[in-house]
Amino acid sequence: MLGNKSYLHCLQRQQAQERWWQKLDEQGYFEQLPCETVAVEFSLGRITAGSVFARQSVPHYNGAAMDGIALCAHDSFGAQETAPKRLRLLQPGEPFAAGGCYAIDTGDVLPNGTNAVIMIEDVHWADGMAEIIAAAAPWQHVRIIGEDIVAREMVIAEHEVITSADIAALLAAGVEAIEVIQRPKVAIIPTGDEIVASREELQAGKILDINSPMLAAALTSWGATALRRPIVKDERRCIVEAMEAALRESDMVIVIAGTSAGRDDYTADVLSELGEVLVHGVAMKPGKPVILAVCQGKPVIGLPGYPVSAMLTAELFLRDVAQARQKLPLTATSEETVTASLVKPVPSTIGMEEYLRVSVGQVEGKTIAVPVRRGAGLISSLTKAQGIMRIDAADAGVNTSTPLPIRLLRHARPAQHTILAVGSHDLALEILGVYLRRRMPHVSLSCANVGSMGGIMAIRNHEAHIAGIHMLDEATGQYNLPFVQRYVPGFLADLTDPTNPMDLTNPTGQTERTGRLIHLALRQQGLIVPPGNPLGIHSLADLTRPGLTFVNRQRGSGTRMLLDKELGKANIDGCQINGYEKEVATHMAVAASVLSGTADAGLGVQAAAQALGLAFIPIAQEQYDLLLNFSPDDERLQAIIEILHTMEFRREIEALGGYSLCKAGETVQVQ
Ligand SMILES: Nc1nc2c(c(=O)[nH]1)N[C@H]1C(S)=C(S)[C@@H](COP(=O)(O)OP(=O)(O)OC[C@H]3O[C@@H](n4cnc5c(N)ncnc54)[C@H](O)[C@@H]3O)O[C@H]1N2
Ligand code: MOO
Repeated sequence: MLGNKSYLHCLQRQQAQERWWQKLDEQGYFEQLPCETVAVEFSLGRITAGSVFARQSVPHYNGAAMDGIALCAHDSFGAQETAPKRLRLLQPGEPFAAGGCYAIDTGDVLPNGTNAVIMIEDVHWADGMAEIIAAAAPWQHVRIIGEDIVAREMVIAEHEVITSADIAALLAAGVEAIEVIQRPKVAIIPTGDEIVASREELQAGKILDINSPMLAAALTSWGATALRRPIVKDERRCIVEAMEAALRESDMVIVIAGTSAGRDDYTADVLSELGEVLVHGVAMKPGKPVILAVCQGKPVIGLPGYPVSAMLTAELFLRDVAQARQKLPLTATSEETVTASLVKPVPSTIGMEEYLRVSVGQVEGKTIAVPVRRGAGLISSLTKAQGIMRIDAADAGVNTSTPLPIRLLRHARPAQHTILAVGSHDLALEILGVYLRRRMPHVSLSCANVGSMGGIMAIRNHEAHIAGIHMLDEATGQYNLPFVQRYVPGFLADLTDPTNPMDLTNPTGQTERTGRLIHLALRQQGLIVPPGNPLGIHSLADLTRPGLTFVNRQRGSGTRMLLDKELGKANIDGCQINGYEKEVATHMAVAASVLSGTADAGLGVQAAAQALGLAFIPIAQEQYDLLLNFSPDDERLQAIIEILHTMEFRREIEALGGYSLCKAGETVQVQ
C-alpha cells in the first residue's frame, strides 16, 4: 500500500521556511554557537565569536614616517630661507644635545630628545652640519604610538566575516589566535538500493551517487563542513541507524531521496520517529517532496533524489540555515540578477512556484531568456543554463511580454556578451563557443536546442544571434536558404550590393538587411547501429524487417525531414517500421538508445555514432548552416567568420567524424 503521504498537502515555500526556521529558533539553534580557536593567519572568511581587542598599540613606538633627520622641533624655530639654521649631526647612540640631529630612515625609532623629522630633500649638508631653511612643527613626519590602533581598542566586532585586511590588523595589534564560530558539521546520508558510490559498480539499474559530492561542495561554499556518510539501503532500520549516528556527530543532517510516495520511501517516517516533521511537501517545482524536520534540536532535511531538485531545495532551505548557524550574512540578498523576457510563453501550474532554468543573452538590445530542458533529473539543465527564473505560484505561466528577474548561476558573463544560439544543436557549435572564448574571453555562447525551424523563428522574432539549421527544401533540392527567404523575407544581406554594410571591408551605409547565412559543415547522416552491425543493416529498406526496432527523431527536426524524404524516395511508409513513432530529441539520444539496446537502429550524424563507439551506415550528406543575426560591425560576427576559416577549427570538427568543413565561413549562395 502506498500510504497516505502527508506531503500531498503542500505548503507555500515561504510558509515552509518560516515554520522550520521558527522551530529551530525556539530551540536556540542560532544562538550559543560552538566556537573554536584558529590561528589568525588562517582565519580568512571565518566569523568572529566575539569582539576582538588590540593587545598592543600600532605603531608601538614613535618612529620616523620619512627619510631625513630627527630633531627637536624647538631647535628649528626661526629657520627661514634668508636665515637658515644649522644642526650638528649626532652619531647613533650618542645622547641628544640641544641643537643636534640624527640621520634617520622611515620606520626607525625616534631617538630620545627628538620630536620631529625633516625630509632629506629639505636638508642641505654643509661642513658636516644639517642646514634647514624652514621650521619643523612638533611631531611632523612622525608616526606616533597608537596612531593606527590603540591598545585595548576594538579591532573587529563580533560576528564579522574576517577579511585579509582584518588578518593584518589583528596581527599588528598583537592578536595571533582568534576565537571563531565553528563551521557547522553537516552529515550527508545518501539512500537508495540503486545508488552506488563508484563507476566500477555502475550497471543498468544502478545510479551513481552524484548528489553527495554536489551537496558536499555546496556546503563547503556555504562555510559548513560536510561529513559524507556511506550509502544506506532502502530499509527503515538502516536509515534509523544512519540517522542516529549522524545526529551524534553533526549539527545538521541531510537525507537524500526516499521523500516521495514510493513503496521504499521511508525518510519522512523515520524523521517523525526520531523527531518532528514540520513540513513534507512544498508547492514548488522541482523539489515538491522536500521534508523539513527537527530531531534532537537539530535541523534535518530530506532532499528529493533527483539532482536538480536536491540542489535547488538545498539552496532554498538549507543554505540560509547553514549560514545563520555561523552568523554568516545570508547569500540570497547579494545574488546577482538580470531581468529578461522569455522567448516563448511557458505554462506553469497555478499554486506551484516553478524554478525555470534559462539561457540568457542580449539580442538587438533586448535581454532574452531561453528555457533549457525542464526535467528534475537533468543535472545538465543546471550546468548549461545561465540563470534561474522563478515563476510565482500565483501565475499560470509567464508570457513573453513580462520581463522577470533571473538569478545568475556561476559567475555568468554579462548578458550583453552572451551569444544565443537557438536552433538545431550540433557539437560543432559548442566547439565554436570554445574558440570564441579563447579570442574574446568576455564572450560566451549559450546553445538552446529547439530544432531548425525553431531557430529560424527565433531569428525572425529577434530572439537569437545564431540559428543552426539543416532543412532540405524538396521543391528546389536546396538546403536552408529557401526556408530563410520564406520565413524571414528581406533578412539576408545582399552581399553583391557594394554599399551593403555586410561587406566587412567597407562597413558604411545603413540597411535593414543585416543577416547572413553561412556554411558551417557538410554532415554525414546515416544509420547508427550496434558495433559490428550484428543485424546486417545496410539500407533504409532493412528497417522494415520484422523484429527490428527503430528510434526516430522528433517531427520538425532536420534529421526527421531527411528520413521522411529518403523513405519517400525508397517507397517505404513509416508505419512499416517498428519504432517509427518513438521519438527522441537529439543525435546523441538516438545513439544512446542504440547503445543501451532499446533500439537496433536510428538515423543520426556519424559523429554521434563515433562518440559512443557504434557502427554507422552512411545514407546522405546534409548541409548544416548558421543563420547569423549580428549588427555588421559586431566584432563577434567577424570573430565567428574568422574562426570558421581556420585550419585548426576545421580539423578539430572533422576529427569528430563525418564532417567536411571545406566551405565553412562562406556565404550560402543560391544554386
Ligand atoms: N507517485 C508519485 N511519485 C513521485 C512524486 C509524486 O508526487 N508522486 N514526486 C516525484 C518527484 S517531484 C520527485 S522530486 C521524486 C523524489 O523522489 P525521492 O526523493 O523519493 O527519491 P527517489 O525516488 O529515491 O529518487 C529519485 C531519482 O533520483 C535518483 N537519486 C537518488 N539519490 C541519488 C543520488 N545520491 N545521486 C544521484 N541520483 C540520485 C534516483 O535514482 C531516482 O532516479 O519523486 C517523484 N515521484
Ligand atoms: O519535485 Mo520533483 O523535484 O519536481 O521532480
